[in-house]
Amino acid sequence: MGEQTKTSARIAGPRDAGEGGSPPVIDAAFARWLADRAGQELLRVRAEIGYADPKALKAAGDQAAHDLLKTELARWRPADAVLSEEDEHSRVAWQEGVARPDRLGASRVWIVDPLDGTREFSEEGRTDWAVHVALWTADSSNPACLAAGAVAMPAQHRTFATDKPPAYPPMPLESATGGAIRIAASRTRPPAFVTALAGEIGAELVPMGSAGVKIAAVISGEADAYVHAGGQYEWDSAAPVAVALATGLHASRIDGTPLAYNQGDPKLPDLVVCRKDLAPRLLAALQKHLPTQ
Ligand SMILES: Nc1ncnc2c1ncn2[C@@H]1O[C@H](COP(=O)(O)O)[C@@H](OP(=O)(O)O)[C@H]1O
Ligand SMILES: [Mg+2]
Repeated sequence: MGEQTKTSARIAGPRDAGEGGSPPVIDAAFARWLADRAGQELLRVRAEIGYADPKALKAAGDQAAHDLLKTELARWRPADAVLSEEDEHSRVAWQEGVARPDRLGASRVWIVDPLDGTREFSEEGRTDWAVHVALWTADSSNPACLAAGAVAMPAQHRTFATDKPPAYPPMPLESATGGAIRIAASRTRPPAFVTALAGEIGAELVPMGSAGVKIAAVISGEADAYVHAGGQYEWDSAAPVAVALATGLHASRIDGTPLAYNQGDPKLPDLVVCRKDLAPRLLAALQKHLPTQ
């Protein structure tokens, strides 16, 4: 039996791809592979550094995951541009009169958040943090031009990616029967209007960290919607929105307009992700909360 186990452990499987050899060629499978690699690195950093100094743990996690993504993207997708939360040069808002960053003239741009839910990553026992890897392409047929995306949630042992989009979530019983809609919201800084909105439509807030984990909760049916406003950047939502759209969910700005990525200014301050059947009701309720022009 022991010998059998040893033998089968030596048989190469799909997980071996990339361990020593090449990663997947297809972009969506590559995004999953890359997000998983960074996720494993983050678990290693957590185990090595511990939780005594949360600031040091956050910094070490951000850096380690960023370095891994940067190195592997340069190695396996050298012609593509990158927009990363942790890369000052690519993330800066472009203004007329200064040199355009490479990504604005590129046809393929990886939009990555090496560690989303940084605060939760630094808290022992919390699993609501993620690695985001998305691919924006100028010629994508997707409305947000997101050709591929992966959200790794290593502490939850799951990764959602566009290579195998999860099945469309079933309508939960409580929503189907008129019970409270569950809106995923930031656990540390929920926007004031989301609390007001929940009161107006009889929804309950489900607090959790990380934009990626909140959108993953909608994808899996653990929440009915994610509503956010007041500030965020393209890397906070690109990968999970790619998976949500591939799953068949609704994703837009809170005024209903499409989400646009790889813009001159990477600020993308608000969004709503929900089941399609809920979108008209939520967007109507959001009307009175839109920022004044
Ligand atoms: N008002 C705001 N301005 C800028 N970024 C915000 C924001 N509210 C949330 N975010 C970002 O969105 C992600 C999810 O936040 P939350 O868990 O509070 O919902 C976090 O990303 P990072 O962890 O990558 O910094 C956080 O920084
Ligand atoms: Mg983030």
